[in-house]
Amino acid sequence: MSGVTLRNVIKRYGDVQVIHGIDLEIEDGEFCVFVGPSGCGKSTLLRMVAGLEETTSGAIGIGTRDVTSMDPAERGVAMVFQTYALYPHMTVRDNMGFGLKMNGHPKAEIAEKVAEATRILKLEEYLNRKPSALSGGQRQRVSIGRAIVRGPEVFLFDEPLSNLDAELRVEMRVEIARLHKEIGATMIYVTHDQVEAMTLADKIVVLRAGHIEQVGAPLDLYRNPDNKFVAGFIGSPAMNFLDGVVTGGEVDIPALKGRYKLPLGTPADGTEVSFGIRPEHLEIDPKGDTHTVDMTEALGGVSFAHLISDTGEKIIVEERGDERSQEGARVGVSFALDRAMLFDRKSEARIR
Ligand SMILES: Nc1ncnc2c1ncn2[C@@H]1O[C@H](COP(=O)(O)OP(=O)(O)OP(=O)(O)O)[C@@H](O)[C@H]1O
Repeated sequence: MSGVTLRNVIKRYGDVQVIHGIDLEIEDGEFCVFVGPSGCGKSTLLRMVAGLEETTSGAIGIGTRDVTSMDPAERGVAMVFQTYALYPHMTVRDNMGFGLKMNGHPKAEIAEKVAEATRILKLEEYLNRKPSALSGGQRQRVSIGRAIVRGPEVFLFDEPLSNLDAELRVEMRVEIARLHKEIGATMIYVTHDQVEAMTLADKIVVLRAGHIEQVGAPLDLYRNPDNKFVAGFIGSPAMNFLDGVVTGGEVDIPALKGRYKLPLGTPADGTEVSFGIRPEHLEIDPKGDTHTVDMTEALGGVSFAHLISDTGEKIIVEERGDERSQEGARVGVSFALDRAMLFDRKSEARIR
């Protein structure tokens, strides 16, 4: 059993604390994705699990072992980097087997493990090539192969697909999902990419400024964010937020020129709130006259209408099929009230 456990993990660089007491349980065989804005500490946390960064205090466990002060090589982890980190003068075969060779493994065993990784990643025809003769996607496959041959308990991925073009990213994302299914090892994956996080993860960890904001299954985070930060971070385009004030038990939202009685626990009068609604839960009302269509983005199957309300707030509406609003048009929006969320504007906590 090789889950990963973090207990009150703290990281300081000199006087600057960048990780503030992280507690996290990653189950054996789970695919766990770290997301969060740039600088929130995703890579630092991953590198601490790898042993590439020292842990200032707290404990990191892999399986039943406390690995906090172990060398990277002793931890039973293998890391895949954004930049592939292949040896340019070695063939694909030698790149994959090099780590085992350095550790003195017998030739026959190395050959067997390289053959297995080659099969899993469909690298047969490239085994004798050097990295310079491979595409970016093939290079990244080799670096994943190098991780596989080591038979780690935990795979660590640091934005492995960010250097690939859009088409290859999709292909490699599917490969990584298949790899996880096939070998079933625990995997921790850092990404900026919403789609990677949503499609690959069993569990997403949303980080902000060195703290965990929420941990959960992708659709749980999407449907039930604990706070405005998570609601705005998960989902693309992001959830719309409009300022509102609770008045007479209803929420007055100037941008929508209306008052709404929300079911369940409307807060005290005077509470300043953010009214949250996702682009796909809004519809354009062509008869309305509360917003101006600033621009539209047509992606084929869907388009996004970017509106500016008369209060100056931005609203994005997803339009499906052939519907497409005209830029410059005056429109309203409609929505089902049960799709809306409400957040306290000061604390950002979810009210409903
Ligand atoms: N060696 C260092 N010395 C001082 N501060 C550092 C060092 N390495 C990282 N940091 C700081 O730690 C914080 C977390 O960095 P980290 O690279 O983990 O963020 P990240 O979430 O992975 O960001 P990105 O998504 O941009 O890669 C940042 O504020 C960064 O400036």
